[in-house]
Amino acid sequence: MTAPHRSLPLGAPPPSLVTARSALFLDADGTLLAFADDPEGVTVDSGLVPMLDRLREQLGGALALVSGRPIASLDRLFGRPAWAAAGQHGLERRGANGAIETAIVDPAELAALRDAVFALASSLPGVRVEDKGFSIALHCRERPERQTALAALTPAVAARFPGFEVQPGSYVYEFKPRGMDKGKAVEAMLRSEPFAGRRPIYLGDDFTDEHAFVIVNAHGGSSIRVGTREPTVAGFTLPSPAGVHAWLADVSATLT
Ligand SMILES: O=P(O)(O)OC[C@H]1O[C@H](O[C@H]2O[C@H](CO)[C@@H](O)[C@H](O)[C@H]2O)[C@H](O)[C@@H](O)[C@@H]1O
Repeated sequence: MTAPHRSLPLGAPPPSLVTARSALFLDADGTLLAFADDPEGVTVDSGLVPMLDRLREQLGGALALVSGRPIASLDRLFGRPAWAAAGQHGLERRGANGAIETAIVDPAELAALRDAVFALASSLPGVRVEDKGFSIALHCRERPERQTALAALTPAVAARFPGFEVQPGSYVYEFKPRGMDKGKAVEAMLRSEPFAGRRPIYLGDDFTDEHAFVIVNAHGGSSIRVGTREPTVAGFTLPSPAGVHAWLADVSATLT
């Protein structure tokens, strides 16, 4: 993935970027949610869900969460099983009409991979395993010094399982089936109602969100990187989840 030449630092997006004809795609961790050591320990700010409900209504339902988390985890956090969502980087997708699509994964290969990933984790004390169903993540936010070992060892494990690949993220290395990423997930959603024909806007913070930025840019939309991670193909930036909440509140006020 190549970042375009940029001579100026990225600026903040104007709230008027989002119109009633936009489709809004929102990453969860690091974008809507501040990071926590334990993936189960994140909190959803009071006021966030009602604000997203309002925005979703203002956009005719064209608002979706796009996350590395399973959809079940998003539903536990946000309590909104009616929202469109892409979970596990698009391996599972829920349309605005509630229809669910899931990837087909070889159960025998997945079971063998799971054993190998747990064995690797047990050799690296302090590394946390998150078994998400189709994908398995090894977390090292609490033990950042484990990052070097994970970066070196996870590709060798993945190489034994041709259907899988390693997706690095923020203090995490995820084993996931090949062939799906957040860009493909957004592309699929843009083919369905009520997203089709709308101008996509995508907010995300991580490497995994760059796939979506590429697709959104190619569709004439806008990509917004949260934080300072570089390089990026995003066109705008916001500093933090708190900055995202404030910006979304301004967007909602602009749309009324
Ligand atoms: O695509 P996202 O919604 O950003 O999800 C990416 C991963 O987020 C979670 O991990 C990240 O957040 C955790 C909680 O703050 C943090 O402990 C971890 O270091 C981060 O990588 C989630 O646990 C993963 O399953 C997602 O893939």
